[in-house]
Amino acid sequence: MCGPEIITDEVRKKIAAHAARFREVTRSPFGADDEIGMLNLLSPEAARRAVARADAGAAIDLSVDLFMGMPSWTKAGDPPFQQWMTHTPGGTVLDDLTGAGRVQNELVAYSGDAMSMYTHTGTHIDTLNHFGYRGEIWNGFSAEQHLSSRHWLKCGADKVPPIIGRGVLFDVAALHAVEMLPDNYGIGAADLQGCLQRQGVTFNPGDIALVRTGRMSQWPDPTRYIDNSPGLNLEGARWLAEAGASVIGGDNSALEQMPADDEENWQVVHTYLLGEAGVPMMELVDCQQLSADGLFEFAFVGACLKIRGATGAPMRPLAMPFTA
Ligand SMILES: N[C@@H](CC(=O)c1ccccc1NC=O)C(=O)O
Repeated sequence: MCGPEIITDEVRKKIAAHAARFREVTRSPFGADDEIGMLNLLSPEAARRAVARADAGAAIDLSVDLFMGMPSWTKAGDPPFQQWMTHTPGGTVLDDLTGAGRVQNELVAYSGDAMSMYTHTGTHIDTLNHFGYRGEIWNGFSAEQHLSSRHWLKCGADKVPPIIGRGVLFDVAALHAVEMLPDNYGIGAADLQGCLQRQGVTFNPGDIALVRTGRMSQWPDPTRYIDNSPGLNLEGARWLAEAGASVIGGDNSALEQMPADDEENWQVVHTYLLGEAGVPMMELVDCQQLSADGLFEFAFVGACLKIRGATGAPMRPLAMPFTA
């Protein structure tokens, strides 16, 4: 059978989407202290099962490079990716910042650099404190009690565990036989169901979902990649969350359809997935190779930088094909 697995009552109780109330943050089924939501659906058993049949020699890198001028959220006022040298071999000879002296500086050819960026730049995870409703985030944590002057004290990137399990690609662009879905296309339940049928795979609770729009074909043109992107609509997000996705990634800049099909909420999928369903999101996940190889299920291994309290953090996700 190809489709979402039939969900037992026991599993259903752990999937927050089934208890979600429209535009209210949800209390976690994993308790009042929970900060990672549906990442709790990942399990050592599922991780072992996935990696045991993975071909690590054929791992596919799903991340993009970070570089000056790359697409980023500058239109929302966030800093673009910046990188600069802090030590160069010749400069060191002149400034001698370490005090090692000319002779050693000429010998050791010291290079070092620094960078700055919005935490949602390049391939990254959106944590559960990125969006919520009315000053509250996942599990009812409030800005009043849990937001310091630098970062949230709850649900930050430092709390996100390594994400290892079975990944499933929903190749929506391939379903429609196009290189890329049209601008602003909203991916709904029928598209996702159609992908599983065409691809001959199931989707199980705890699995990692990757949604391919084909937008990566426009990378790295900042305008063509970001503006009016196709992506998940609320129906599609709900379908994946209710099927028990532990995390949902996309090959576009915001996972969701842009602009959103909702006059009252410009981030309707973000607020739903993070605040109501407790499902973290991954963005700028490059699914081009997976699609070209027809790799619809695979072992997924990804971990984010443990930036304390951060609303997002860079990731380097990998997909490893299953051996026969
Ligand atoms: N999700 C993005 C922001 C975002 O999507 C956005 C930012 C500015 C203008 C439009 C945006 N998205 C939808 O139209 C973020 O992580 O900050």
